[in-house]
Amino acid sequence: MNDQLKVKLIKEDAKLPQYANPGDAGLDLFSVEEKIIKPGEFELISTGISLELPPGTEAQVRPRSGLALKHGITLLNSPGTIDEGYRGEVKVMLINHGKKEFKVEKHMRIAQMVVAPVTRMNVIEVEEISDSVRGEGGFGSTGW
Ligand SMILES: O=c1ccn([C@H]2C[C@H](O)[C@@H](COP(=O)(O)OP(=O)(O)OP(=O)(O)O)O2)c(=O)[nH]1
Ligand SMILES: [Mg+2]
Repeated sequence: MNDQLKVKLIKEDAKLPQYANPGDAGLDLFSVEEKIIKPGEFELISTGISLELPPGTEAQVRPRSGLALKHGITLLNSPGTIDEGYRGEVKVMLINHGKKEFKVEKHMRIAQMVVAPVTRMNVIEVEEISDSVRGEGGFGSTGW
């Protein structure tokens, strides 16, 4: 996997995704618009960018913990999936779990995007699957 993330600015005033610090996993995504999100509601926010991801990768759009902690703002579809072949505008579905109206400002950092390798599988239908130690236990089967 190469490390070149090709980004096209497709709207006026759009900004390139940015790592806030060296060593950060997530590239911050910027809103290209202003929008109000009422308590309990969600809005699709434009970033004004489209991507060409390196072959064999995806981008995961994740919430910013600061927005979640301070304002109850997170992602409706967390994590959002950006497919390698997607050439449309990257958009972010923000939901307001807080009690107050939230104003998304233009150029606000609304989410972060982590580029990750993808393992593509060949799906094979079989009659039997092998036993394992866990077996069918799940959903708290190992206790607290
Ligand atoms: O938060 C997101 C999630 C998705 N997308 C774009 C990129 C992704 O490649 C495409 C499709 O997303 P997904 O596969 O999650 O949605 P779907 O409902 O399965 O739509 P589709 O049938 O187009 O795959 O939408 C975004 O811009 N932001
Ligand atoms: Mg899909």
